[in-house]
Amino acid sequence: MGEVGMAGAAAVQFRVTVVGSGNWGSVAAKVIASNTLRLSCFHDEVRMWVFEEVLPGGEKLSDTINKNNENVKYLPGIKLGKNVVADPNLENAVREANMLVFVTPHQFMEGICNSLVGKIKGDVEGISLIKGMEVRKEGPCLISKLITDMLGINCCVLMGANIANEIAVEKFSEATIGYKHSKEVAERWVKLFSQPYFLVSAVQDIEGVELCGTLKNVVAIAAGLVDGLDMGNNTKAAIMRIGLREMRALSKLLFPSVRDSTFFESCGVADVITTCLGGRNRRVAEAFARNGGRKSFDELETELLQGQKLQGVSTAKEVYEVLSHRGWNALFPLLSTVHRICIGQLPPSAIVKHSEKPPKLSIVESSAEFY
Ligand SMILES: NC(=O)c1ccc[n+]([C@@H]2O[C@H](COP(=O)([O-])OP(=O)(O)OC[C@H]3O[C@@H](n4cnc5c(N)ncnc54)[C@H](O)[C@@H]3O)[C@@H](O)[C@H]2O)c1
Ligand SMILES: O=P(O)(O)OC[C@H](O)CO
Repeated sequence: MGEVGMAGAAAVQFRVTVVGSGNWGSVAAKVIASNTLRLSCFHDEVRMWVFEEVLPGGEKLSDTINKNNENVKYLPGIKLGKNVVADPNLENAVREANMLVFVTPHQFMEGICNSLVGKIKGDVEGISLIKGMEVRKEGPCLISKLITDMLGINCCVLMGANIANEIAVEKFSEATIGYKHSKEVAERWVKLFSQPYFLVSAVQDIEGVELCGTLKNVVAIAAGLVDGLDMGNNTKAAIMRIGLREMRALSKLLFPSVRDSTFFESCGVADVITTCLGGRNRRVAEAFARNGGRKSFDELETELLQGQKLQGVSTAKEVYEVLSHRGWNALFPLLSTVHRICIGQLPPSAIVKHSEKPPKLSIVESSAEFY
């Protein structure tokens, strides 16, 4: 089917709405907006749904974005493109769209999807830039699956070594799109996001890509703890290596189709590195360890991030629930220990003591393949 064929009529252009307007959401809107102006298959305007808030001067965030073309709260100093239209009304923001880009903190997605049921067009394709997951009685539920299940739409993912503030000023980065079925749809997403400074490639391993983006936030907390304890580069590199190994092992246990090669894409090793060097999860975890655990992650998030949200602490809890439910805690000492430190059950220094011992692999069918 040709590019315009998917939308059902020869002259139809794809209309894009970005659901979310935080730090990464705003950068994603900027990246996309310069492509929709350049490429005729996309409608110029990019709608961006804004979770409305009133700024200290009394102005609404969406009004100031539309007036100044800048998200002064979540991405100050960067012009988004005049074709980005901030819209605080979710239903209105998605009404015309046939390409939906989901990019909010993961904990809000179930509520957002609930509000969107029955409100979107029939020919919509989705992509999730959200790093996180939900845990259900039946097990973990990746955010792309939550979107597909709740809205009945196909949903790809885009993950990678993507610290938003660096992409905002057009420093070179790479990203990985994960897709399930349609290569053609994945290629359309590649086209929408690609820039000379943003190299995007697609792999047919949606679960692998999304689990990389989700689990690396827990590893970043571990790396931040090591920084806060002044343990040095070798220890931090060890934590990153052990973390990546656990990420791969858990992903493959949960989804046997996950490919090893995915961990060598931007979404894998590169994202572990960048997040453990320069991410928000790392930064807040460092402060937590320096405070000897006296201030909670919630307090430090509020103090240090000006409204931006951490994903690693809640993901650590969600991962811990999955591991406990399946009796796998001993197999994943680093992932398990991060949660126990976050809730104050163990001191920050436990990150090394508890992560260093290789687990017994007797319950795993093929231990060589597992690690
Ligand atoms: N910032 C980055 O560098 C980066 C890079 C790659 C991926 N991500 C991922 O993108 C996702 C979104 O992160 P972000 O950086 O754009 O957001 P953010 O942490 O900068 O901002 C928080 C956002 O949540 C919104 N919000 C607050 N309360 C809400 C509520 N009750 N309902 C709905 N929205 C609410 C705020 O308005 C704001 O837009 C996360 O999963 C994150 O892991 C972030
Ligand atoms: O700042 P963090 O820790 O949320 O990480 C940001 C991105 O996910 C890095 O790719």
